[in-house]
Amino acid sequence: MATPSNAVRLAQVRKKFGAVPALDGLDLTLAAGETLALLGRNGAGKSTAINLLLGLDEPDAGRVELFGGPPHAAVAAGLVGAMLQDARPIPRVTVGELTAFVASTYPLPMRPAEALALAGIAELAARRVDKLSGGQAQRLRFALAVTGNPALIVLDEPTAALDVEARRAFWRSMRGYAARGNTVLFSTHYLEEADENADRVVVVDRGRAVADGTGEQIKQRVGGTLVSFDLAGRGSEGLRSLPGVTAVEIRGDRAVLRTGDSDATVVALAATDRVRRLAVTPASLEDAFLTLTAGTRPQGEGPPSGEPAGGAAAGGAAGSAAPHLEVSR
Ligand SMILES: Nc1ncnc2c1ncn2[C@@H]1O[C@H](COP(=O)(O)OP(=O)(O)OP(=O)(O)O)[C@@H](O)[C@H]1O
Repeated sequence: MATPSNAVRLAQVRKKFGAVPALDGLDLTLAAGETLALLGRNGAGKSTAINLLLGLDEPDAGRVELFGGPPHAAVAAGLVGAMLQDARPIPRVTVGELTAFVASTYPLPMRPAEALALAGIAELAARRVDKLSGGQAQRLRFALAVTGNPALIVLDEPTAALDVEARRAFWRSMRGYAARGNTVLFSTHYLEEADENADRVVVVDRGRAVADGTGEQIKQRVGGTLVSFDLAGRGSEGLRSLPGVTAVEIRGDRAVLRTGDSDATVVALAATDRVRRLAVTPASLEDAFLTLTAGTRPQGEGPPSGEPAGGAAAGGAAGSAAPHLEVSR
């Protein structure tokens, strides 16, 4: 069977839970063979999108397709494996038994031992699943997701609650599976994980995709460089209209300008004699993420775990409502 080039397609997908719009016109496509990270803070809509694309729920509006057809058809054909946040393997069976059982429900599975090796837990085949550590259980869930030899695996926050070492090992396994030509979609709060392990990153905010590209492209899109300097008591008027500047943030007496053309910005600043303690630094992916989701975090809610609390968030990019945003540090 010829596989269509898009493994996943969500078009203008909407989903409400009561009055809460979990997805608000989400567009997302994923080419066969690609690894894509869905990046967003808590409540952005990532799990809702994943549930819809696995056919576990229906959208209120819009289209959801896997391999050119409805999700249930792709799932029934064994094309999809998933690792969801709240899945708990049944106790009192061994790792090997459970993997063999799950493999037997797929039309063209890999050998259970191969799935366990891919997940890095070959030596645990005889261990009861309720005796596994958190990290081992997570890797078993990965083995179960791949044992059917699916063309697409969907991983909802697969490294939540893993320590640094377990995370590294997990991503090695994931990349091993992707390197076989498979398609991978994973959700995460962790910017570095998205940047390091995905070909493409889609930033989801309030149920919509607010950025789509490589980590590098996303950084570029929100203004690749930060130019900062001391105001030395002078006001911030006119800074937003300097060449290249896309956003301005004032932190106490210091101004931080996000710019797409740092040379032009610095030359213009020098002409106005505002170069005290001048610093030019590349924007990080954290900066980009905070900018893209600026002003949307519910009051009193801190950054998701693993995200830095700081960063130079500034409004004005990506249609943000706040052109001039103060960020408490
Ligand atoms: N079954 C449900 N009933 C009511 N509200 C829901 C339900 N599922 C999701 N929501 C709401 O929809 C919004 C999106 O939730 P979702 O779980 O998709 O976000 P997420 O990006 O996966 O978040 P997290 O990173 O915390 O898992 C949230 O406001 C959430 O409270």
